Amino acid sequence: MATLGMHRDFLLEFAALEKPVQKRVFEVFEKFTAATHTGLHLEKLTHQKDPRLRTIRITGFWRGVVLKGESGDSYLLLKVLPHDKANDWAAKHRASVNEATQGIEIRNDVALERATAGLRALAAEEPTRLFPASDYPDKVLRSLGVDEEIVPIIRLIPDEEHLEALHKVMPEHQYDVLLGLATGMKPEAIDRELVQAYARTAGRTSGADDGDELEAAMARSRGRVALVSGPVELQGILERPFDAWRVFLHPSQYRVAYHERYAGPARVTGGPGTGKTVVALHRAYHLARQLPEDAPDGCILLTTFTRDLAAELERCLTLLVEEENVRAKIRVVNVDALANEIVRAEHGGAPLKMVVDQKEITARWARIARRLEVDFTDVFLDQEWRQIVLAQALTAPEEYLKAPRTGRGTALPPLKRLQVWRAVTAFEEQLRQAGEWTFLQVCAEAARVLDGREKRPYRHVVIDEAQDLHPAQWRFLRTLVTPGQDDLFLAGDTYQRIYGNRVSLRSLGVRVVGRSHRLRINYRTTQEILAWSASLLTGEEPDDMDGGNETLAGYRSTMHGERPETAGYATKPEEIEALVARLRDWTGAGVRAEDIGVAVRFVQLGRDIAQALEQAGVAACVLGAGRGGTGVRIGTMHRMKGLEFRCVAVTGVNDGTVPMKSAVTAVEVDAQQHQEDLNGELNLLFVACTRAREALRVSWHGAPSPFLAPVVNPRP
Ligand SMILES: Nc1ncnc2c1ncn2[C@@H]1O[C@H](COP(=O)(O)OP(=O)(O)OP(=O)(O)O)[C@@H](O)[C@H]1O
Repeated sequence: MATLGMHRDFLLEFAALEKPVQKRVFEVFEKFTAATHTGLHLEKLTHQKDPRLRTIRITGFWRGVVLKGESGDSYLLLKVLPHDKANDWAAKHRASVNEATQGIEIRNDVALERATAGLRALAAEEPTRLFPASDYPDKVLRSLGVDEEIVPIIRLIPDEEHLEALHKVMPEHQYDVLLGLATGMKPEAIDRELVQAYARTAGRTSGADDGDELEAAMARSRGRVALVSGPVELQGILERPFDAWRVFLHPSQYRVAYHERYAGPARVTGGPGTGKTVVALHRAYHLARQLPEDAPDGCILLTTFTRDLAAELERCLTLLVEEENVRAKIRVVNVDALANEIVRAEHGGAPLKMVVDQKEITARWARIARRLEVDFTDVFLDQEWRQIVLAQALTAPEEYLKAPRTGRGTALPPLKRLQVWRAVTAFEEQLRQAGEWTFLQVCAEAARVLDGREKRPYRHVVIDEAQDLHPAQWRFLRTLVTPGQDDLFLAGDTYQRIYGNRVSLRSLGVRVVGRSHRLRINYRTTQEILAWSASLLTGEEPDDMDGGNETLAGYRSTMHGERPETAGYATKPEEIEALVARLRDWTGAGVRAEDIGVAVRFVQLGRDIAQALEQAGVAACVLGAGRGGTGVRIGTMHRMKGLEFRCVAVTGVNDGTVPMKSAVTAVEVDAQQHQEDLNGELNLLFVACTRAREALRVSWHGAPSPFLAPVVNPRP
C-alpha cells in the first residue's frame, strides 16, 4: 500500500474550501490510501524546480499539489489551490531533506533568488547584520540545520523584519531556527528544542529503511506532516480541519506529551498560546493508551482550576480520543469539585455548606479582630490564614510560631503571632460551629482523608493551569496518586498567575527537576499582539515555582497581523459607543459574534456593555452569568483565562480600575504582598490581551491604566 502524508498547510487550505469541493478533495485523495493511485492522473509541468512535484485535478477550478516519492510508493499532499496558482506553486517550489532533522522541507526557489538579489543591494548600503559570522559561525548554523544555500542569504539580513519577510519562502525549520536565534534563544536551546526533538519524535517508520527516502523523511517531519494510514484516518483528519492540534504537534510539544515514561512528576511551561493545554490533553491520551487492559475506567484524572476550564478540557478530550474504551479511562473534573466530592462522601453525603463570598469572609475577620482586640486588619488576617496557616497546614500555635513566612512583607514577633493565632482559632471555630467550609479547607480535609487511606484513587494525574493552585490544593492533588513513575503531569505559566498563590513545588513533594520543559512557539496569537502584550510585562520576572526564574527569551509567533489598537475616551458612554462600533466592524468583516471576546475588570461594566449591545441589536452574553448564550462573549478578565477568540476588546483599562484598588493590599499593610498583588493585576491584563488570535483592541475612559504606560506612551 502506498504511504500517504498530509502537510499541515494542506489541511489549513482544505479548511477554507466550500463543502462540495472538500468532498471532492476527499474522494480524490482517498484513492491514494486505497492503493489505486496508479490510475490517478498526476501531471508534471514542463519547467519546474523540482520534477517530483505534481498536480492533480480536483474540480475544473481546483487542483492539488503532491510530492511524489522516487519509488512511486509514497506521496505527500502539499497544497490545494485554484488551477493557475497550483501550477505556479508547483513550478517554483522544491522539496529537500533537512541536514540536521532529516525531515522534509519545502522552499520557494524563485522567491529566494529574488530576495537574495534585493538583500545584496540593501547590504551594500546598510552595514547592520542580524546574523554576523562572528556571533553565528557557519558551523553552528549548519549544525542546527541551516543549509549551505540559506547561510549566505541570511548573512545579508539587516534586521528581524527582513527575516520575517522570508518566512513563507524559506524552509520552515530553518526559519524557526533563525527566528529563535533572533529572539534571544541560545544555539544549545535550539538544538535541544528544534533539532534533537525531531530526532526523538520520528514517527511511524515502518518500511522507511527499505529505500523510500520520502517516506522516511515524512516520518521525521512531525508537526508538519501527518502520515495517514487509510481512508478512515484521512476522513477523521479532514472532518475537523480547524483542530490541527490533534494531528500536528510540534516536535517540542510531541516529545513532552508522548515521552514514554517520566520517572516522577513532569511539567510543561510556556507563554500563553504555546499549546500547554494541548500537550496536557495528549499526555492524558498517551497515559490512557499505556494502561494495562484491566485498568479501571476513570483511573486517570485530568484536572484544572475552574469548572468552566474543566468543561473545555472535556470537550477537547472527546475530539482527541476517538476510541471509547481509552476515553473512558480519563476522568475530567476541576480540583475543588473533586475535593468536595471526597469530603462530602466522608461526612455522610450531604452537600457541604460552603462560604464562598469573599466580602462575607473579610467581614467575619473584621468582627473577630474587633472582638479579640487584635491590631491587624481584616485583609491581613485573611491573607495570613490562607498564605501561611492553610498553605503550610499549620494546626497548632507552636507550629505557627516557628513557621517561615516567606512572601509576607511584615515581620511578626512571637507575641504578635500569638495574637494572629487567636484570631485564626476563633475564625475556624466559628466555621466549625456553623458546619461551614471554605474551598481551601475542603481541599485540606480531602488531603487528610486520602492520606489516611492505603489506596490512591488515581494512577496518573494531569493538571492544567497549574500556576494558580494553592498549596492546600497541591497537597490534595499529591494524595490522589502514589508517588512514582508518571504520577503527576503539570501544565502552567507563571506569567499568567492571577490569584497570588506562590508555591514551592519542591516543598510540597512535587519534584520536577530535570523533567521540566518550556514551549516557545505561540500558536494562537500574531507576533504583533504577542510582542505588544509581552511589553506590558517588562521588568517583571516571575519565579518558575521551582526556585528559578522564568524567561520570555525565544517566545514567538510565526503568524502576523495588525498591531493592537489603543483608544482613550473622556467618558464611559463614549468608550462603550466606540466599542459597539468596532464590534460591528468586526462582525461586518465576517467574524462570527461568538468569536469575539470583550474583557472587563469588573462585571458591572460587562453588564453595561451587554445592555448597549442589546440596544444596538448585537447579540451578546455575559460569561458566568449562569445561563449559556449566543453572541459576543463578555467576561471579566478572570473568566477569560484559558479561552481564546479571533478578536478581543479589553475595555475599561482605566487608572484606578486596572489595577483594581480593592484587589491590591495597601502598602502599609504588607509591602511585599502589595507588590505581589500588583503583579497579579498586571498578569491579569496580560492574560486578557493574549486571548486574541487576530485582533486586539484596548481602551479606557479617563486616564489610562498605569500598566499601559509602555505601550501608550512608548519610551523613545
Ligand atoms: N501543534 C499545534 N498545531 C496547531 N494548533 C495548535 C498547536 N498547538 C496549539 N495549538 C492551538 O493554539 C492555541 C493555544 O493552545 P493552548 O490553549 O493549548 O495553549 P496554552 O499554552 O494552554 O495557552 P494559555 O496558557 O494562554 O491558556 C489553541 O487554539 C490550540 O488549538
